[in-house]
Amino acid sequence: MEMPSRQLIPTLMPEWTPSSHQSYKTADDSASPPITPTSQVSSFDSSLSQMKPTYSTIIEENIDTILDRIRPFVKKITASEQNKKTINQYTLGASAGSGQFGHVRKAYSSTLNKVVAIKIILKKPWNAQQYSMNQVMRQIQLWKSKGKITKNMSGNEAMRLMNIGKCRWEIYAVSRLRDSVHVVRLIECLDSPFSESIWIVSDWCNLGELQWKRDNYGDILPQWQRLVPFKCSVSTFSKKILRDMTKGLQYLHSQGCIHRDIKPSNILLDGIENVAKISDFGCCIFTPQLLPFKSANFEECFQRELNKIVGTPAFIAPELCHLGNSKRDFVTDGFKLDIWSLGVTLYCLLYNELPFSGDNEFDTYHKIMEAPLSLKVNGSTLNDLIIKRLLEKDATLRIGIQDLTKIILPDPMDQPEHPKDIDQDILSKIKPTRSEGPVRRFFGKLITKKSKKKTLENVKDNSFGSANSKATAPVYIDADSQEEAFSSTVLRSSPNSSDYCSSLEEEAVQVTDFLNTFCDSKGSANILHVKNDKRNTEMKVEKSDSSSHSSFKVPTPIKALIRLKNSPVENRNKSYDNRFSDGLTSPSKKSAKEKHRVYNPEPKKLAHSGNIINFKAYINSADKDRQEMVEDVRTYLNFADNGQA
Ligand SMILES: Nc1ncnc2c1ncn2[C@@H]1O[C@H](COP(=O)(O)OP(=O)(O)OP(=O)(O)O)[C@@H](O)[C@H]1O
Repeated sequence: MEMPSRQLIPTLMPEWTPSSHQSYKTADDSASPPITPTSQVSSFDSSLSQMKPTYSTIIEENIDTILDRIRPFVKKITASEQNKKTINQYTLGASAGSGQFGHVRKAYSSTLNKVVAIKIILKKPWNAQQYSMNQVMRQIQLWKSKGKITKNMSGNEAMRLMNIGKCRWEIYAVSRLRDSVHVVRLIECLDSPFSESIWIVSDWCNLGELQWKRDNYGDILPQWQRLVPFKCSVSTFSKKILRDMTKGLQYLHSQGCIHRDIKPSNILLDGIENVAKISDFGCCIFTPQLLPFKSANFEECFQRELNKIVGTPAFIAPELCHLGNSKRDFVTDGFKLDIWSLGVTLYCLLYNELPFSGDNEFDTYHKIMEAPLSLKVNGSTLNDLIIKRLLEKDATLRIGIQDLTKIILPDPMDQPEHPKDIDQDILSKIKPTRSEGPVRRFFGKLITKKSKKKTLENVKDNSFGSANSKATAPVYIDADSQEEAFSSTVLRSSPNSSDYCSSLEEEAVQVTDFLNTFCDSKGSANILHVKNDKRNTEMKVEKSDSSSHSSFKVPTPIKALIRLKNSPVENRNKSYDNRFSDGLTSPSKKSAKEKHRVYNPEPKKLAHSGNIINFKAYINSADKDRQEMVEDVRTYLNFADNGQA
């Protein structure tokens, strides 16, 4: 009797399953009807004819380059037990946890003689929500239009191929990132035409993912103590994570890689090597300059990709939160996205809560863009570095990885013998980089004046705003807090920073329609694809660029100046913050006037600058207890009139 031939399942290496892009019908596939471009996606026809290339289509066009790169890492499954206790040279152990795409098991490698982690990813996603119907149909359309498939293909089969493509990209990424102790190192991958899963083997991180939630703010988690055995505190542990992640991101930067999903659950702790490592590169992209792909439109596609919302909402940078309310792209430096997410992660460690968390995803985005953190500035070096420089809403002023690396002088061994000898040139380079116009210079002087005063009043205060930064050497965050003395220039916020200009009058964001895989040439439709990250109850999102318009308010210098102090605007912000934390009505639903009325119960000392016509009369009418601010306003007017501060 003739044995029925075994079904071949597409693999990472297409040559293992000849014509793997053809239709492979399996028993469960037959349950889902084939999707044919003509019958089910007629509404897409017109846009398909105008499809523009995207970052992902360029990756697909360069699949041969990707396959060449990953081939040495992909091994055939040669031996596996039915009960899945072993696979090739690996003896499988306990489960380490599950993510959206698969689950991870501890395993022992008899060839390496060590414990490893194996991520097992089902080729056909177990979670059908992972890919939207639109995405799947468009992908089938694309393959058809490029002649990669000739017959109809079921949705299940398409999803499987898409999933395998996603795995290839992740493996490609990690295969390029194997030279840093701060990135979870790929060992190899296992696959075969008979395997329903792809097995990705990497270094084992024995302390698991970074934990931050604790019952009480001051609690020290056992995991933290194992990573920082001596003098472990919230602050020392956070410094350790800051230092390791800075090194990790610096490495990614050197390789042109933007992670796009930095968050605690993607940071794994290795208590043997004693380091925190970055993991999960499923969302990452590389800059075109560092990819060996050829495409005339690559730079443009990269820019468009950078402006898609990808990642986990609570960790997404403000420049990505405009949600289709603007025609322009807000993200120009993708590496700053990771800096922001690192800032959010460190904030979680320090404060035992997320800095921006809304009733729903859009509320969260609104808060990320609008809610100020200025009240969290407290003069502590580490805290203020995170609040003022990593969580700077204006990406152009947010600290870059190079500057962060310069100020995070890692271990005593790396420190120069005489910190004061550090080149002043370096110090000047770590200032916010925007060019200094006269107004900016004025504010610089003003802040300087204020901070000097403050420093005299309170010598213990390591304030970021200290003026005489010229002579201040950078500081080692490892030093005792009393000895800390960051270069104040590094920590100084600029007048353009969010603390100064966050506008409460912005309208609630609008979301247009979505399309992920393609953009038609008329504009961009988008797909919002929400995934549930089970472990952290953080929602992961992928979304493409957006097209409608935004009403960005430009703050006048006088507004900014008034906001410097405990001004009405700031009072309003405070009560606005409280309102947020009470978890009551979303402010995005209210007009600016309503917000003002509802959230500002305190009597106003100074009118909002927007209503002021005659500043001189305004100054003369101000209360005595506001003299200092009035002095500032006077100085400003003097500057405006005479060009002098
Ligand atoms: N190399 C590793 N060493 C130790 N534990 C690991 C390793 N990789 C993953 N884990 C554990 O397995 C769990 C699941 O990992 P996985 O990468 O699938 O989750 P994830 O990061 O949430 O993925 P995704 O974001 O794609 O859903 C993690 O929470 C982590 O604790």
